[in-house]
Amino acid sequence: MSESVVEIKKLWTIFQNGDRESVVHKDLDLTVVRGEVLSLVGGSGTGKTVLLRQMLGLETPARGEITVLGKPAAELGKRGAASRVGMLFQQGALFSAFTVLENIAFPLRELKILPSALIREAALVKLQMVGLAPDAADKMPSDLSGGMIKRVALARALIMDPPLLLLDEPTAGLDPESSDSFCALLRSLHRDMGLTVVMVTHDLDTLFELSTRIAVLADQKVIINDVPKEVVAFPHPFIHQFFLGERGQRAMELLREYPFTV
Ligand SMILES: Nc1ncnc2c1ncn2[C@@H]1O[C@H](COP(=O)(O)OP(=O)(O)OP(=O)(O)O)[C@@H](O)[C@H]1O
Repeated sequence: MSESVVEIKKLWTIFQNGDRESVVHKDLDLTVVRGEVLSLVGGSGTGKTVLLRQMLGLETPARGEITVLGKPAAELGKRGAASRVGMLFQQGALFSAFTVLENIAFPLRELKILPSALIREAALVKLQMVGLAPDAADKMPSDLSGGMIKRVALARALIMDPPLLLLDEPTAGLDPESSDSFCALLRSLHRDMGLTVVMVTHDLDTLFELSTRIAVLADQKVIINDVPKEVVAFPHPFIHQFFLGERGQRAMELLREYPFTV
């Protein structure tokens, strides 16, 4: 039987805005199985980013359970979290005063258990793994293109070989060419490292290029979690607008070229 890497049951997320309560998730269930690339799509404010942060243990839901790799997400803690879950934040979020290599090595240095030479070696391996030349190691973030920043942030997320990788809008802000090559990199890393990936994206090309399943957030829950063909055919106003509106023709083209066997 397929092993679940993320298991969310009856999740409620409630924020207090002044004296108003806003319920973002209500009785939300979601399962992510080992080896899949599950994409979360949904309208603005449906709580996709919050869900990623909850999986990482950075935020605690009002109610419900989130189990990540067999443990409650809250137990991931800040320390050690990087060895189990890698996170690529939307903005890349590199430390501007650190070099590329120092950025990549940061989670390992924080642990304070490995000698510097070994940490440097591990960071250089990851630099190569994300397709950057060794001479990028000593550059500062301000010297990098948007695509390179994403690659460095990805190398940092993968420094401890976590089995689960969370991606928030991985190709947002990239030009089409950089976006395609970043998708190709993610696909090969997913395949070669046997990663399980949960990704938030609005971009149809990224969605169809990488996802083995798509989970749609609407009406405060996951309304469908299935292969793209089934999701696109699911009758719901958000899905209709997202896949079949003016972007529909592109979605249909991408579905025809869909690279996975379903
Ligand atoms: N710490 C917080 N305090 C109060 N409200 C919050 C907090 N974090 C998120 N929210 C609200 O929760 C809702 C969901 O936010 P989230 O960023 O997860 O949405 P999203 O689905 O990722 O949206 P988008 O696609 O626009 O990025 C939003 O209405 C947001 O304003």
